Amino acid sequence: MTTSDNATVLVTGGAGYIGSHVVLALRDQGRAVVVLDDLSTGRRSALPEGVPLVEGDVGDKALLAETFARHGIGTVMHFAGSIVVPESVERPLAYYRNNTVKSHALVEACVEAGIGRFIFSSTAAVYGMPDRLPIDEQTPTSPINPYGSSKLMTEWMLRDTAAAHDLRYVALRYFNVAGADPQGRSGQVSKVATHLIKIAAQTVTGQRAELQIFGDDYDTADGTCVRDYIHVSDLADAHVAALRHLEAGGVSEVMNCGYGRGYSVREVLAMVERVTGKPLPMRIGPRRAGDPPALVAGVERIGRTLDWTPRHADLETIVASALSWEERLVR
Ligand SMILES: NC(=O)c1ccc[n+]([C@@H]2O[C@H](COP(=O)([O-])OP(=O)(O)OC[C@H]3O[C@@H](n4cnc5c(N)ncnc54)[C@H](O)[C@@H]3O)[C@@H](O)[C@H]2O)c1
Ligand SMILES: O=c1ccn([C@@H]2O[C@H](COP(=O)(O)OP(=O)(O)O[C@H]3O[C@H](CO)[C@H](O)[C@H](O)[C@H]3O)[C@@H](O)[C@H]2O)c(=O)[nH]1
Repeated sequence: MTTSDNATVLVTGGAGYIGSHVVLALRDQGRAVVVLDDLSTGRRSALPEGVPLVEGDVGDKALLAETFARHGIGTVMHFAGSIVVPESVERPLAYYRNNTVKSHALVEACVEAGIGRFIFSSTAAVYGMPDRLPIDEQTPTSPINPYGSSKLMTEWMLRDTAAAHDLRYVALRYFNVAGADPQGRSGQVSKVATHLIKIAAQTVTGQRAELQIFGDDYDTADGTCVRDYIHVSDLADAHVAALRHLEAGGVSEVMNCGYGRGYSVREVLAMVERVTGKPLPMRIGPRRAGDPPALVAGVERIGRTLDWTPRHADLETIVASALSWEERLVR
């Protein structure tokens, strides 16, 4: 290993939704953290006091080299990127640039600086429309939109770089990330919300008049789509566990990140109503293009590889934390 354990962790995109929860988890473990973020969708206020923010572009190799050296970086956790699937269909080249080309610059800068540990935010979108559940990591990857392709290409870059250079990595394929820090220190603040639980929270707080269920004629138990929702703080803990895995000399690995349990859109919305004790204004709309009927993670590999025990694996906790965060935002 070229770098010492407990060296500072660089979190790219650390001012965003998931990255900021990982920064909190690292700090809670007493880890030294530096964030690099261009604040395009992230916010400085998402960072706890005392965490240095390098405001800049993750594709800027000179800035990366300087940041690595100045802060004694030993591991890079890479969250910076663009994440809106329909936007990726309209602006594919922007997505390949921000997600793939800039990841190339980052991985290359790591190799040049001798940084040997890399943790990457990947996505269930790399699987596309799989026809078998649960989806384990052996399921063929077949993304159906530029977002998924842009992330899969980065996984391939990491695989090939790890084979040729002194770099080990963990790519975590997140399923549906939701919820907010139980202590209310961070949560989701998207200008343009698309995620179901976020939209439900905006409806509960009166920012939207109603929400639409995108299709109730799928081949699922109640006709609505099924997803594997994971609490963002459990996901953050999985990153800390991945860091420990690499620091202990663990091998490079791609792992699903979910609970292995699916909930339908109707079940999620029923939980929102249960938590608030009020009916949620909703109506059935048409299917949204590109939605697979059901996505549930196979989680055997992460359970076997990482020392990770989810602490919030419960839909009620996920929904309740998302709602309290939204109430804080509108207060
Ligand atoms: N939210 C999800 O459900 C989900 C699911 C699967 C994977 N992911 C992945 O997780 C990561 C984080 O997603 P998120 O939901 O926190 O999104 P987010 O938009 O809240 O966070 C992305 C962060 O990256 C920053 N950023 C974007 N481009 C940058 C650039 N070129 N240089 C520097 N900073 C840049 C943004 O300012 C923001 O702070 C992404 O890589 C995303 O693909 C998210
Ligand atoms: O207003 C809404 C919003 C969503 N949905 C439904 O709720 C389910 C979940 O949708 P989300 O938009 O919350 O999440 P996705 O499953 O589409 O997307 C997630 O999984 C993708 C992989 O397939 C990507 O990784 C993406 O970043 C991640 O958020 C889908 O059936 C969707 O149609 C609605 O019915 N109404």
